[in-house]
Formats: sequence, structure tokens, C-alpha cells
Amino acid sequence: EFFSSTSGLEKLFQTEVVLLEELQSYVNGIYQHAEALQGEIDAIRVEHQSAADGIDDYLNNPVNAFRLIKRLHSDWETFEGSVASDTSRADYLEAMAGHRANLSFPSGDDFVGSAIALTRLQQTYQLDVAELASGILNGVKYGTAMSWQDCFVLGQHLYALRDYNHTVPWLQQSMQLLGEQTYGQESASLDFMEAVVDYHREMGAHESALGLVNHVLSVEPDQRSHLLETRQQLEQLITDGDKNGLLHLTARRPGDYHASREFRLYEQVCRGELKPQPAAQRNLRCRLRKSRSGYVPFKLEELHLDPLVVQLHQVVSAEEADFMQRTARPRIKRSTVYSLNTGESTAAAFRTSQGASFNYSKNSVTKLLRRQVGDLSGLDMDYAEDLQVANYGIGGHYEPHWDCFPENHVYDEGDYKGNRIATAIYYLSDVEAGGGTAFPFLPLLVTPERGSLLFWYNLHPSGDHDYRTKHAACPVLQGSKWIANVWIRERHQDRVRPCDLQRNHEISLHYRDFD
Ligand SMILES: O=C(O)CCC(=O)C(=O)O
Ligand SMILES: [Fe+2]
Repeated sequence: EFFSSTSGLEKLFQTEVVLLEELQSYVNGIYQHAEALQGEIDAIRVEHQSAADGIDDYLNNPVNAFRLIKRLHSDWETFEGSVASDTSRADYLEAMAGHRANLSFPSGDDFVGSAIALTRLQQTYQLDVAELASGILNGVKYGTAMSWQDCFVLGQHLYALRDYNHTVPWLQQSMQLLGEQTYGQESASLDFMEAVVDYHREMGAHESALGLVNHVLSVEPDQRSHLLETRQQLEQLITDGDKNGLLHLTARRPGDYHASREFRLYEQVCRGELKPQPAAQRNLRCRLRKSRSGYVPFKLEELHLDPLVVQLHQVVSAEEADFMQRTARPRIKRSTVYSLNTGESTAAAFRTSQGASFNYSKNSVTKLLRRQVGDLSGLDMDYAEDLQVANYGIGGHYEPHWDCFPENHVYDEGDYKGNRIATAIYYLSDVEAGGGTAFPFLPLLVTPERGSLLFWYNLHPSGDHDYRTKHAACPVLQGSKWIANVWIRERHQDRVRPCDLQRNHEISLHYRDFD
């Protein structure tokens, strides 16, 4: 699978580099062959021109007669042979078959995954389709523009995925771009637009259908008079406020998490529209904190006090962060999520990233990552889970979740004892746009900053879940996000974080069943 990480996409890019060379050498071969044949054609034409003054005169010349006979007797056979023996086409196809077997190609799932990632970005960051199609993200031009065909294929795919809400704007954009082409007025283009009218009608997007009908009729009023009736029907449906069509059937069902208040909070936090109240921010401090074993103090920034969320700046150097990326790159695989129902870990649409885990004794950097979390928190790192490095590609995200395990989960597996008392996330890269860590209930957005470390407790001192710590990875809008997760278990931590004898989770219970 390639779409879920940037390093996956790099493999696809390399594939395209090879394919491009292959096609170029095929085209070069055709050119050479064509040039040779053109030379022959030109020579014979010159010959024929000298006959222009009179065929009889020309043929009375014995040399000319001989040459004509010779040409027809053997030259033309040679030309035919040359065309017949041209293996460039077969060679190209054979080489391509080899490439298909040996190089990385995206699967259908990749195609669907990348289409969904685009609509996710559109949705989360409320991007304008026209801007997105022109390569602009939040006012900054990053990519090349999409063609009308790109937009059409995306729309068609979203249609197949039954995401009609997103289908309509992409088809609209596609038709808009087609209309701007010089061939946008040609008959074939108008046929295409008529086909899209049918899509819109089926979906119940009457206004979009009407817009297209009017456009087609304005270009070819006489040839396309059958559309007059369609126009009338559409106008009637619009006047009646008709709500039939696929678009209206798929309005989000009640109980759909993506339509919940919580999910909306999350999206607002990702966009930076919701922030902690000034009154809460006033008490936040930046300070230097002594490290347990190192000489250099931590640059600690409080991001939230209750629950405590802190970010430590410049704890990992650029070289160390890059080293971890390089080490993880060959090992990362699509991230999975554990399902309580099936007891299995599977890939899920709500978590699209790739990851790999490392024993902390792997190298000096993994050792450093473990030691620093211990130094900062004072927690016993003997029961920390293996380090989990993750990479998110474009649109990669992890929807709101708690890191601690649910109450009925058996979490004493092997060496891991107790629930996940705390989470520490190292940011191993900056992210150009999007990709923050969002806490919808706080409501806090943490910006990834290469070399920094984010830390919070998932449990109340009583050991109960702190439901306020629900958090998420916002979709990456531009760039590639690398993190390393450190999860610390409960065992032996009571010396550092004494248990409260009273249960003290009332303050967060409200967030357990938020809607
Ligand atoms: O990538 C992030 O910002 C958060 C990741 C996360 O929450 C997780 O991996 O559990
Ligand atoms: Fe998490």
C-alpha cells in the first residue's frame, strides 16, 4: 500500500521515472524508424518530380525504366519488411510487462484511499474545490493544477463510493474546466457534458444539471433542441423544491460519528478555529526544567494544566530525527487498529499512516528517546511499550481516540503491565500545513515541531480514564509527518505519581459519552 505514507509515494514516483524513460526510448525508436522511411519517401518523390514534365519522356530513358522496375521489384518489399520487422512496439510492451511485475504500482485501494484523502482535506479544512483543483491550499500555491479529466475521474470515483456530496462539486469543477478549453465548444465535449447532466439528475443536483443544459444549449441551440424539454423538467423540479435523488438519500444517518458534535469540535480545532479560553491560557508558563540525568535543562512549555499537557522543545536534534526516519523508512507498514470485537488488528479508514516498532535497545537514538521521557516524567520506563514510529502521507490522519485501553480490555500482555498511564510523542518532522495533534475537548491544537516532545497523562491519579484526553492527528494538508510514540504503562509508577485513594474521575466522565 502506497497512499498512506510519503515514503510509499516516493516508490511510485520512482516507478514513473522508469516508465517515462521506457516510453521515451520507444518514441525515440519510432522517430528513427520514421526518419529512415521518410528519407526513402523523399527520394522516390524527387524521382517522380523529374517525371512531371512528361511520363513518356521519363520512361523512355532506360536508366529510369530500370530504376522503376528495381524499386517495385525489391525496394518496396524492403520497406514492407522494415515495417514488419519493427519490433519497437512489441519490445515496449514486453518491457512494460516486466516493469509491471517488478516495480511498485498503486492498487485499487490506493486509488480509492487517495481520493478519499482529498475529500477529507476538503472537508476538514473547508477547502474550495476550485482552489484545490488549481493547486492552491489555504491560499498558497503548492501543486500543479488538475485537468478537467482529473476532476472528472475523481468525481466518478466518489460517485462509485457513493459520496455524492463530494461528487457534485468535482463534476461541476470538471465541466467548468472543460468549458474553458478551446475544444470545450466542440460536439464531442458537448456530448460529454450531456452525459454529466444525467449524473447530476440522478443525484438530484438539479441546479448543476440546469447550468450545464443551459451551457450546451447556448453553444448548439439547434442541434440539441431535445434538451429544451430537459430544461423545462429541471426548472419545474427546482420550483417544486424536489428532494429526490441519491444526494438526499445519503444525508448522514443519525449516529454517524462524522456528523457528531464531537467530530465537528475536532475539525474546528484542526482548523484553528477553536482554542483554549484566554483565562485558561493566562496561567500557562514556559520554564526550564531540570533533567534527571542530563545536564541540559528541558525547555518546557505548558499547553494545558488540567489535564496536564506539555511540549518540550529541542529535545532531539535534526540529525537524530532524520536518523530515526531513515531507520524506519524500510520497515514501515500500514498502521492497524485493534478491535475489541474481533480481537484482530486491521487497517482502518480512521487511521491512515504507516508505522514500525522498535525495541529501545536498537540504537543510541532509540535509547535516547526512552531516557528522555523517563528524565522528564520521572516515570519508570521498564514497562514502556516498544517505540512506534509513524509516517503520515497527504491526507493521513488518526481520528479522535483515547490511547488508554477500555475498561474491559485485558492489557497485561507479556511485559506490558497495566493501562497506558501516559503518552509521549516525539515529532520527528515539521509539517508544512495541517497534521497537528488535536484535543477536541480542551480544545487544543499542538503544532508538530521537529525535535520536540509532547507529553500527557491518560489516566487520573485514581487510575480511572481521563476522558478529556481524547485526541487525534489532523489530516496532513501539505508535507510528510513523522512521529515516534512512547506509551508508558501503569506498573511501578505509584512512587512518582501516587495513587489517589478516592476515585477522582467525575470531572472527565462527561466526556466519555459526548455526542
Ligand atoms: O500523530 C499524532 O499527532 C497523534 C498520534 C496518536 O494519537 C497515536 O498514534 O495514538
Ligand atoms: Fe493517540
